[in-house]
Amino acid sequence: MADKIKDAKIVFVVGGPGSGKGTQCEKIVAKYGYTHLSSGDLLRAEVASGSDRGKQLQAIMQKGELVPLDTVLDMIKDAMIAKADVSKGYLIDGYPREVKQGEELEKKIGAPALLLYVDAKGETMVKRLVKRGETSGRAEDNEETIKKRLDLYYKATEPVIAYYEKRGIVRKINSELPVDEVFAIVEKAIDELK
Ligand SMILES: Nc1ncnc2c1ncn2[C@H]1C[C@H](O)[C@@H](COP(=O)(O)OP(=O)(O)O)O1
Ligand SMILES: [Mg+2]
Repeated sequence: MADKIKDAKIVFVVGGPGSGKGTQCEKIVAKYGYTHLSSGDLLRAEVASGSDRGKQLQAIMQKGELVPLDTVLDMIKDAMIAKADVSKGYLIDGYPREVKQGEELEKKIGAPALLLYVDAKGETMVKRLVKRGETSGRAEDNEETIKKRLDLYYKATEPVIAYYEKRGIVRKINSELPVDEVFAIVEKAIDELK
């Protein structure tokens, strides 16, 4: 089963909460036929299912903390295998949050070909998330939790970027620009993969 994804094209999409990862991933899916896997969405789906695991996850996420590595990884792998026949590649959105997560994914699934670093200023991310919170109904889109997530993000993600920069696969995307201009930069990075 796992054989189906052993040569899969894997793109990590990394950036702070509200930086625009989901927005750009949606556009990549439409143009390139990739499968978008947001660890956050997979986790929220588990919560919505009302399972015991979902209830534990909800408590962790509401506090703005990170969910255990094995749990996230298992969900990503299952979702990849489910899409193997139709997918041109995979966008792994919001993962890895820590270097160790990246190493584990590589061991169990495969190496990333590209890391899209969706970069926006802290104040921009807070503004976007507060606005998203007005309509999203996401428990974690409130200002206090947002600030906590941003702190955690900076601490955890800087080493991740540095690690993949050494391997030459990081493309930093200026996500302060309007959505379509951001996507024009993203397209160049994806086109280089072919
Ligand atoms: N380049 C951009 N300019 C303005 N708003 C943007 C933007 N990219 C995304 N947004 C908006 C859409 C959402 O309401 C909010 C967060 O975007 P998102 O794609 O959900 O972020 P993420 O998935 O990184 O948390 O910001
Ligand atoms: Mg998102």
